[in-house]
Amino acid sequence: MSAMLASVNSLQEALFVETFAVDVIDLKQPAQGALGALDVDSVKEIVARLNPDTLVSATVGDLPMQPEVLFDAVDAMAATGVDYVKIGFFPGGDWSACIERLSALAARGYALIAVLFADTRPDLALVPALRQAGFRGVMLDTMDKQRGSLTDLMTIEQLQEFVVLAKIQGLLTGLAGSLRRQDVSALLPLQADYLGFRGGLCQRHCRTAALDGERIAGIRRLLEYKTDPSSVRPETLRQQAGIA
Ligand SMILES: O=C[C@H](O)COP(=O)(O)O
Repeated sequence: MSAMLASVNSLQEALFVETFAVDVIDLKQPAQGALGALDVDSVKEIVARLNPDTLVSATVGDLPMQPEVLFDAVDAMAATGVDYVKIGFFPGGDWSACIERLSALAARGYALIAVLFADTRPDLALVPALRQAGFRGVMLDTMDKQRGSLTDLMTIEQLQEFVVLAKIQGLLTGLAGSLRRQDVSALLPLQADYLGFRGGLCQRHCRTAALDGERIAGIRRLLEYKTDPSSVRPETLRQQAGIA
Protein backbone atom coordinates (compact mmCIF):
# COMPACT_ATOMS: atom_id res chain seq x y z
CA MET A 1 0.00 0.00 0.00
CA SER A 2 1.14 3.55 -0.68
CA ALA A 3 0.54 6.63 1.44
CA MET A 4 -1.31 9.67 0.07
CA LEU A 5 0.41 13.03 -0.36
CA ALA A 6 -1.86 16.00 -1.07
CA SER A 7 -0.50 19.35 -2.26
CA VAL A 8 -2.15 22.49 -0.91
CA ASN A 9 -1.52 26.21 -1.40
CA SER A 10 -2.79 27.84 1.80
CA LEU A 11 -3.60 27.38 5.46
CA GLN A 12 -7.26 27.05 4.57
CA GLU A 13 -6.55 24.22 2.12
CA ALA A 14 -4.16 22.54 4.57
CA LEU A 15 -6.78 22.48 7.31
CA PHE A 16 -9.32 21.15 4.81
CA VAL A 17 -7.20 18.21 3.59
CA GLU A 18 -6.22 17.42 7.17
CA THR A 19 -9.86 16.49 7.80
CA PHE A 20 -9.43 13.67 5.24
CA ALA A 21 -6.48 12.30 7.19
CA VAL A 22 -4.13 12.35 4.21
CA ASP A 23 -0.71 10.97 5.12
CA VAL A 24 1.44 13.90 3.97
CA ILE A 25 0.32 17.50 3.44
CA ASP A 26 2.55 19.09 0.82
CA LEU A 27 2.81 22.89 0.79
CA LYS A 28 3.26 24.41 -2.64
CA GLN A 29 1.90 27.12 -4.92
CA PRO A 30 0.81 25.32 -8.14
CA ALA A 31 0.06 28.68 -9.82
CA GLN A 32 3.81 29.38 -9.77
CA GLY A 33 5.02 26.26 -11.49
CA ALA A 34 5.43 22.52 -11.12
CA LEU A 35 7.04 23.02 -7.70
CA GLY A 36 6.01 26.63 -7.02
CA ALA A 37 6.78 27.57 -3.42
CA LEU A 38 4.82 29.25 -0.65
CA ASP A 39 6.72 31.91 1.28
CA VAL A 40 8.46 30.69 4.41
CA ASP A 41 6.31 32.75 6.79
CA SER A 42 3.14 31.14 5.44
CA VAL A 43 4.73 27.70 5.70
CA LYS A 44 5.76 28.41 9.30
CA GLU A 45 2.24 29.42 10.19
CA ILE A 46 0.69 26.36 8.53
CA VAL A 47 3.10 24.02 10.33
CA ALA A 48 2.16 25.65 13.65
CA ARG A 49 -1.57 25.35 12.97
CA LEU A 50 -1.67 21.71 11.81
CA ASN A 51 -1.86 18.77 14.17
CA PRO A 52 1.74 18.05 15.30
CA ASP A 53 1.28 14.44 14.16
CA THR A 54 0.54 15.49 10.58
CA LEU A 55 3.49 15.00 8.25
CA VAL A 56 4.23 18.11 6.21
CA SER A 57 6.44 18.66 3.19
CA ALA A 58 7.17 21.87 1.28
CA THR A 59 8.69 22.76 -2.06
CA VAL A 60 11.29 25.47 -2.63
CA GLY A 61 10.11 26.59 -6.05
CA ASP A 62 11.15 26.07 -9.65
CA LEU A 63 14.72 27.20 -9.04
CA PRO A 64 17.80 27.14 -11.28
CA MET A 65 20.24 24.33 -10.55
CA GLN A 66 22.77 26.55 -8.81
CA PRO A 67 24.30 25.24 -5.57
CA GLU A 68 24.08 28.46 -3.51
CA VAL A 69 20.57 29.31 -4.71
CA LEU A 70 19.30 25.87 -3.73
CA PHE A 71 21.25 25.82 -0.47
CA ASP A 72 19.75 29.11 0.73
CA ALA A 73 16.21 28.20 -0.30
CA VAL A 74 16.32 24.73 1.26
CA ASP A 75 17.95 26.03 4.43
CA ALA A 76 15.20 28.62 4.87
CA MET A 77 12.38 26.19 4.13
CA ALA A 78 13.77 23.46 6.39
CA ALA A 79 13.92 25.96 9.26
CA THR A 80 10.13 26.34 9.11
CA GLY A 81 9.77 22.97 10.83
CA VAL A 82 8.40 20.98 7.87
CA ASP A 83 9.21 17.28 7.95
CA TYR A 84 10.45 17.16 4.36
CA VAL A 85 11.79 19.66 1.84
CA LYS A 86 11.19 18.79 -1.83
CA ILE A 87 13.79 20.01 -4.32
CA GLY A 88 13.12 19.95 -8.04
CA PHE A 89 15.95 18.80 -10.31
CA PHE A 90 15.30 20.92 -13.38
CA PRO A 91 17.19 20.67 -16.68
CA GLY A 92 20.51 22.53 -16.88
CA GLY A 93 23.07 23.52 -14.28
CA ASP A 94 25.46 21.28 -12.41
CA TRP A 95 23.40 18.62 -10.62
CA SER A 96 26.41 17.00 -8.94
CA ALA A 97 27.56 20.31 -7.46
CA CYS A 98 24.03 20.98 -6.20
CA ILE A 99 23.78 17.55 -4.60
CA GLU A 100 27.13 18.02 -2.91
CA ARG A 101 26.18 21.46 -1.56
CA LEU A 102 22.86 20.17 -0.25
CA SER A 103 24.58 17.28 1.51
CA ALA A 104 25.59 19.82 4.19
CA LEU A 105 21.90 20.38 4.95
CA ALA A 106 21.18 16.66 4.95
CA ALA A 107 24.01 16.27 7.47
CA ARG A 108 22.17 18.70 9.75
CA GLY A 109 19.32 16.19 9.84
CA TYR A 110 17.00 17.88 7.35
CA ALA A 111 14.97 15.38 5.34
CA LEU A 112 15.51 16.26 1.68
CA ILE A 113 13.53 14.78 -1.16
CA ALA A 114 14.76 15.07 -4.74
CA VAL A 115 12.03 15.53 -7.33
CA LEU A 116 12.91 14.22 -10.80
CA PHE A 117 10.69 15.03 -13.76
CA ALA A 118 9.61 12.16 -15.98
CA ASP A 119 9.09 14.44 -18.99
CA THR A 120 12.74 15.58 -18.85
CA ARG A 121 14.00 11.98 -19.03
CA PRO A 122 16.15 12.22 -15.88
CA ASP A 123 19.26 10.11 -15.55
CA LEU A 124 18.43 7.54 -12.87
CA ALA A 125 22.14 6.93 -12.31
CA LEU A 126 21.71 9.96 -10.05
CA VAL A 127 19.78 7.96 -7.45
CA PRO A 128 22.75 6.37 -5.64
CA ALA A 129 24.44 9.81 -5.50
CA LEU A 130 21.38 11.19 -3.74
CA ARG A 131 21.61 8.47 -1.14
CA GLN A 132 25.30 9.06 -0.62
CA ALA A 133 24.63 12.76 -0.11
CA GLY A 134 22.15 11.96 2.65
CA PHE A 135 18.91 12.68 0.80
CA ARG A 136 15.97 10.99 2.49
CA GLY A 137 13.87 10.37 -0.59
CA VAL A 138 13.41 10.67 -4.32
CA MET A 139 10.25 11.01 -6.34
CA LEU A 140 9.11 11.23 -9.93
CA ASP A 141 6.76 14.03 -10.93
CA THR A 142 6.03 15.87 -14.19
CA MET A 143 7.24 19.36 -15.10
CA ASP A 144 4.87 20.18 -17.96
CA LYS A 145 1.40 19.54 -16.61
CA GLN A 146 -0.10 19.74 -20.12
CA ARG A 147 1.57 16.50 -21.21
CA GLY A 148 -0.69 14.09 -19.38
CA SER A 149 -0.13 12.02 -16.29
CA LEU A 150 3.02 10.24 -15.15
CA THR A 151 1.59 7.01 -16.54
CA ASP A 152 1.31 8.60 -19.99
CA LEU A 153 5.01 9.48 -19.93
CA MET A 154 6.55 6.33 -18.51
CA THR A 155 5.57 2.69 -18.72
CA ILE A 156 4.66 0.72 -15.62
CA GLU A 157 7.88 -1.27 -16.14
CA GLN A 158 9.98 1.91 -16.14
CA LEU A 159 8.20 3.17 -13.03
CA GLN A 160 8.75 -0.15 -11.31
CA GLU A 161 12.43 0.03 -12.17
CA PHE A 162 12.61 3.48 -10.57
CA VAL A 163 10.84 2.36 -7.38
CA VAL A 164 13.08 -0.69 -7.01
CA LEU A 165 16.23 1.35 -7.65
CA ALA A 166 15.25 3.94 -5.04
CA LYS A 167 14.25 1.33 -2.48
CA ILE A 168 17.53 -0.53 -2.90
CA GLN A 169 19.17 2.75 -1.91
CA GLY A 170 16.91 2.94 1.16
CA LEU A 171 15.21 6.09 -0.14
CA LEU A 172 11.62 7.09 0.49
CA THR A 173 9.99 6.73 -2.92
CA GLY A 174 7.16 8.77 -4.37
CA LEU A 175 5.25 8.95 -7.63
CA ALA A 176 3.24 11.95 -8.83
CA GLY A 177 2.42 13.95 -11.93
CA SER A 178 -1.17 14.82 -12.84
CA LEU A 179 -2.26 11.50 -11.36
CA ARG A 180 -5.91 10.68 -11.81
CA ARG A 181 -8.10 8.38 -9.81
CA GLN A 182 -7.77 5.73 -12.54
CA ASP A 183 -3.96 5.80 -12.26
CA VAL A 184 -4.06 4.61 -8.67
CA SER A 185 -4.91 0.97 -9.36
CA ALA A 186 -2.08 0.72 -11.90
CA LEU A 187 0.44 2.31 -9.51
CA LEU A 188 -0.46 0.57 -6.26
CA PRO A 189 1.27 -2.74 -7.14
CA LEU A 190 4.57 -0.83 -7.54
CA GLN A 191 4.59 -0.20 -3.77
CA ALA A 192 5.97 3.30 -3.86
CA ASP A 193 5.96 4.77 -0.35
CA TYR A 194 3.51 7.45 -1.43
CA LEU A 195 1.52 8.75 -4.38
CA GLY A 196 1.25 12.55 -4.72
CA PHE A 197 -1.73 14.53 -5.99
CA ARG A 198 -2.77 18.09 -6.74
CA GLY A 199 -4.73 18.33 -10.01
CA GLY A 200 -6.60 15.11 -9.22
CA LEU A 201 -7.92 16.66 -6.00
CA CYS A 202 -9.20 19.84 -7.63
CA GLN A 203 -12.34 20.83 -9.46
CA ARG A 204 -12.14 20.01 -13.20
CA HIS A 205 -8.79 18.33 -12.50
CA CYS A 206 -7.29 21.81 -12.70
CA ARG A 207 -4.39 22.14 -10.26
CA THR A 208 -4.91 25.87 -9.76
CA ALA A 209 -8.65 25.49 -9.07
CA ALA A 210 -10.26 24.91 -5.67
CA LEU A 211 -10.00 21.57 -3.90
CA ASP A 212 -12.90 19.18 -4.37
CA GLY A 213 -13.82 17.23 -1.24
CA GLU A 214 -15.41 14.37 -3.17
CA ARG A 215 -12.30 13.83 -5.25
CA ILE A 216 -10.07 13.91 -2.17
CA ALA A 217 -12.31 11.40 -0.36
CA GLY A 218 -12.43 9.16 -3.45
CA ILE A 219 -8.64 8.93 -3.74
CA ARG A 220 -8.26 8.63 0.05
CA ARG A 221 -10.53 5.57 -0.06
CA LEU A 222 -8.36 3.96 -2.74
CA LEU A 223 -5.24 4.58 -0.66
CA GLU A 224 -6.50 3.60 2.78
CA TYR A 225 -3.54 2.42 4.72
CA LYS A 226 -3.75 -1.27 5.50
CA THR A 227 -0.43 -1.23 7.30
CA ASP A 228 1.32 1.05 9.74
CA PRO A 229 1.17 4.68 8.49
CA SER A 230 4.16 5.53 10.66
CA SER A 231 6.33 3.71 8.12
CA VAL A 232 6.74 6.97 6.16
CA ARG A 233 7.75 9.01 9.22
CA PRO A 234 11.25 10.53 9.02
CA GLU A 235 12.47 8.75 12.15
CA THR A 236 11.29 5.35 10.88
CA LEU A 237 13.02 5.93 7.57
CA ARG A 238 16.18 6.99 9.37
CA GLN A 239 16.12 3.73 11.29
CA GLN A 240 15.44 1.71 8.14
CA ALA A 241 18.36 3.42 6.42
CA GLY A 242 20.59 2.79 9.43
CA ILE A 243 21.05 6.51 10.17
CA ALA A 244 21.16 7.33 13.88
O1 LIG B 1 3.76 16.24 -5.35
C1 LIG B 1 2.69 16.13 -5.95
C2 LIG B 1 2.28 17.16 -6.88
O2 LIG B 1 1.75 18.26 -6.23
C3 LIG B 1 1.43 16.67 -7.95
O3 LIG B 1 0.77 17.73 -8.63
P1 LIG B 1 -0.13 17.35 -9.89
O4 LIG B 1 -1.00 16.22 -9.47
O5 LIG B 1 -0.90 18.59 -10.19
O6 LIG B 1 0.82 16.98 -10.96
